[in-house]
Parts: sequence; C-alpha cells; structure tokens
Amino acid sequence: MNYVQFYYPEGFAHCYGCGRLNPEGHQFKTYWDPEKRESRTEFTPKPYHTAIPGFVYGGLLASLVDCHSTATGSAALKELESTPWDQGPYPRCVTASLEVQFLKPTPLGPTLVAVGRVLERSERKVVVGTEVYADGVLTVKGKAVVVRIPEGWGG
Ligand SMILES: CCCCCCCCCCCCCC(=O)SCCNC(=O)CCNC(=O)[C@H](O)C(C)(C)COP(=O)(O)OP(=O)(O)OC[C@H]1O[C@@H](n2cnc3c(N)ncnc32)[C@H](O)[C@@H]1OP(=O)(O)O
Repeated sequence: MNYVQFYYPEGFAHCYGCGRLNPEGHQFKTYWDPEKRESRTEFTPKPYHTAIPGFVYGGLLASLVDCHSTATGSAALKELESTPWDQGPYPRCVTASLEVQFLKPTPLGPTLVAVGRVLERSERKVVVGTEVYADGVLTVKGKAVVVRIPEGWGG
C-alpha cells in the first residue's frame, strides 16, 4: 500500500516533515485505511531527537501531528473525488491551526504510532484528531484544522 505523501504533486513534496523529496527531512509516511477511516503514521525518533535524555523533543511530536494531519486531510478530501485512491495526485492541505496536548513524557526509543480520525470535513477544510502512542501508551493528543490548497497554487 502506498502512502498519502507518495501521491503529492512534486512541488508539494519537499516539506521537512513529510516531503518524500527532502532527503534531510523526517519523511513521515501516512497510510489511510478507507474502511476504518483512520490514518496511521509510524516514526522512530533518532537518538538526537532528545528533550531530556530518554525523552522525545516536543517539537518533533508537534511536527508529527502536523504532517500526519495534513496527510489525513488530504486522504479525506481524496475520498470526495471519483478517481481511485491509488491514482494521484492527492489534494494538498496546509495547516491553519494546530493544538498539541503533551499528556505524558514520550520515551525515546520506541516507534511512535500516530492514529488520526476525521472530526469534520467540508470541500475546503478538514478537522483532524490525532493520538500518538509510544509502546501502546497514549502520550500526545492533537487537533488540527487543515485547508485545501487551491488548484493552480504552486504544485
Ligand atoms: C489560500 C491558499 C494559500 C495556500 C498557501 C500554502 C503554502 C504552504 C504549502 C506547504 C504546506 C506544508 C504543510 C505545513 O506544514 S503548513 C504549516 C504552516 N501553515 C501555514 O503557513 C499556513 C498559513 N496560513 C494560510 O495560508 C491561510 O491562513 C490558510 C490557507 C490556512 C487559510 O486561508 P484563508 O483564511 O484564506 O481561508 P478561508 O478563510 O477560506 O478559511 C477556510 C476554512 O478554514 C478555517 N480557518 C482558516 N484559518 C483558521 C484558523 N487559523 N483556525 C481555525 N480555522 C481556520 C476557516 O474558518 C474556514 O472554515 P469554514 O468557514 O470553511 O468552515
């Protein structure tokens, strides 16, 4: 199964968080399950993504929630099109607002799993709720409003 960011037009594929064409970036990859209507991004932080030794830097967690949300919005908007899910390009979303709740310190070491759900969707805007788990423990919650970038803008 290909990931959402795989289908972004080339001009929108350089994001430091999730751009497949940015070799220096995190290259987050988000998968969309059309049956569960859930998205999933897995990422294993590097040792240098440290806040206090042993724990993940909060900015990285916010980035994970941010790019995971734009990808979830993209998949949710793709559902409104008649083309199949495995045919690009996907609509590209930009983050209008991002809320992150750090519920517990996130241990550095385990693979993080971000799970996203669509809370609201219109033609132009998607509200995404995200939960981030480390070793099965919920450590971060996020909510983002993402807005479709109009056709003809960049890309
Ligand atoms: C105009 C498009 C420009 C695209 C530029 C993309 C460049 C980046 C590309 C790479 C990206 C990489 C990914 C990243 O990392 S992006 C991370 C950084 N994000 C940005 O730099 C985004 C900068 N902001 C903007 O470009 C504009 O403000 C956007 C495009 C977001 C909205 O634009 P505009 O204000 O003209 O749109 P609208 O008035 O028609 O609103 C549409 C809907 O959204 C709702 N809403 C709006 N703001 C907020 C808010 N703060 N809180 C809650 N909701 C908000 C609004 O109520 C309405 O809802 P509804 O009434 O329909 O229910």
